[in-house]
Amino acid sequence: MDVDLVQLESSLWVGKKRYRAALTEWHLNWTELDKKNRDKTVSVPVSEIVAVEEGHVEVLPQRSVSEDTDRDFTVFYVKRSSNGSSYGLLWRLGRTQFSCPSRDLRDQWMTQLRIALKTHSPSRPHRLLVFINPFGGKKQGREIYHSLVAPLFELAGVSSHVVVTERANQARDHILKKDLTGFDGVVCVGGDGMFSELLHGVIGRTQQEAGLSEHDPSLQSCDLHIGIIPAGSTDCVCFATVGVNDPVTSALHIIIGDSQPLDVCSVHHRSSLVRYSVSLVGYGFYGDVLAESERHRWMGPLRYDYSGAMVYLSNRSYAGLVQYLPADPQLSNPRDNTRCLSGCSVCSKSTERLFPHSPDASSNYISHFSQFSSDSEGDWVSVEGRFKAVSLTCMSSSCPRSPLGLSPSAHLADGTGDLIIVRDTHPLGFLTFLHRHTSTQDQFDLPFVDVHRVKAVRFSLPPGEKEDEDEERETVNGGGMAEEGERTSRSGSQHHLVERGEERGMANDRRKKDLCGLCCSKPPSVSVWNCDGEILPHTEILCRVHGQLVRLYARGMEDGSATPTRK
Ligand SMILES: CCCCCCCCCCCCC/C=C/[C@@H](O)[C@H](COP(=O)(O)O)NC(=O)CCCCC
Ligand SMILES: Nc1ncnc2c1ncn2[C@@H]1O[C@H](COP(=O)(O)OP(=O)(O)O)[C@@H](O)[C@H]1O
Ligand SMILES: [Ca+2]
Repeated sequence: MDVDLVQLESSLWVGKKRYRAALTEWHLNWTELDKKNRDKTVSVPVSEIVAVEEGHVEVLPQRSVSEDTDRDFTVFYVKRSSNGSSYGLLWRLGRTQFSCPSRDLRDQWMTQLRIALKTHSPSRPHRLLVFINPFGGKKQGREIYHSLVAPLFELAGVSSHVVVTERANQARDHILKKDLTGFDGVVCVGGDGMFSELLHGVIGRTQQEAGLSEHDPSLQSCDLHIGIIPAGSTDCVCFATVGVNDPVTSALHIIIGDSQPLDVCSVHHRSSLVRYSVSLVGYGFYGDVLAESERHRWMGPLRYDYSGAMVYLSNRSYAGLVQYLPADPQLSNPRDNTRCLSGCSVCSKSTERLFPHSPDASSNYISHFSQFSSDSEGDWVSVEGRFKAVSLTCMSSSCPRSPLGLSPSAHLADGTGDLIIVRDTHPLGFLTFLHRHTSTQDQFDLPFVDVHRVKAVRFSLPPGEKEDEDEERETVNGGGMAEEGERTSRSGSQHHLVERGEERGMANDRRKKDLCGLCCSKPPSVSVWNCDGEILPHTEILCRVHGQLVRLYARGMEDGSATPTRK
């Protein structure tokens, strides 16, 4: 066990009260020197100190030095508070002003605290590239960044280069093509779509630099960290990796250099990469909701609730063949009623399993899909039938709409995904399934629902519905995502998708025939795939899970007392 050695200890004043303050290697503690309150010690981990300033300093709403005596210093740190509206813990900027008996002692405290910060927080970012989507969510990205985040970055000495995007995929292209020397990480201010741009940029860039093809099963894991300041409609990636969708909490995770590895699913069509996903690759209900919601983007985040209701009422199901490669059932399973929390042991063990003999967990390594068991045809399991929804998620995908998520026991970084198969059922049954996402009731405890922990998934259409063989390939960075000048790559409802397909000469007669099933009389026989909020241009796909391919400035959900489990 590490011994927490005392570096400096003295008697200090906070306001009118006297405290015994001690800086150990890992903590700053202060205890009131009043017999009645002996047990009232405040303890802040050094890794959670945001800044140390001389004098009495305030930063919010504006930076001011109210009283600059030469015997005072101010410590800013992470302070947790519970959140009334969701389960996670909110982080806020704590501030304590200390007064020393002499200037010499103040200087000693300043020096020791700064040394401690340097020594014990080596992974803090110094320079960040920030992309703001001014149109995401409630269109408040710019204001959120400038009023809540920028002052904290300034206080912590994090410099940033800010790009306010003018088109979809500008952030992705910037990361793929521009000089990134000197940046420790990239940050998006927006929703899951903006995160997805950064994800594609960072993974693509890393493969380019490693001389690898993104179409291959093996990918190089990425060093450049991604930060998310939530300002979108679903904010699922932020919520599932931090526990709340709160800009200040996320800014503080970025500042202290938290690092959370994340599994990524690559989606392929006929051996070409189409897109990456972390939260949802969903066919049927979730695909239809996304396609419908794009026509109601003006509603903002409410578009999903409205479209969800409309699609539910249309009561559709789709035929297909789902095949999956099961993960090792000894390690974990999606119904073990556990939760992936900060420091999760299943994920830690899988770091060893996925990257054995790696002396440094943060250095690049090749993430081989299916490295530790055979990927032979015999291992694939097939399920044929009609489905209300087929969903694959690499993590719990908890979000404000569903605080426990699509798969509450899924892990952020275990190298597996959860495949949820909802077979065709009566409308009330499906409503029960959907409704359970909003409570602690088990959505998998229904006779028409199956969930499997998997390493890969394949989906094919029934023989009569096959995709055209001569269909033009749309692959990542080459048409699958929106082109330069497009307002947003999600501009297509199923109608729009047909138009975009025609523009590109895509011979997809099947989809042209189906059009939109909500307003046209013939219900569609084929749905679309929702890939983290992007409609995929293909129906027959193969998905592979890549363990810990990227790293986020986050630490997973903290074990707050309010963390719920399932009934
Ligand atoms: C009767 C109540 C029904 C409630 C169903 C709740 C199920 C919610 C599960 C949500 C999973 C979300 C997975 C994440 C998806 C996002 O990537 C995607 C794009 O987000 P954004 O960029 O912020 O726009 N969001 C969606 O596809 C929305 C799905 C909403 C389905 C109701
Ligand atoms: N300046 C822009 N104009 C139009 N679309 C943009 C712009 N910047 C980013 N986008 C695209 O907007 C989409 C939605 O953004 P996102 O921030 O995820 O908001 P929301 O959560 O509301 O969907 C993303 O897919 C992104 O590619
Ligand atoms: Ca996982």
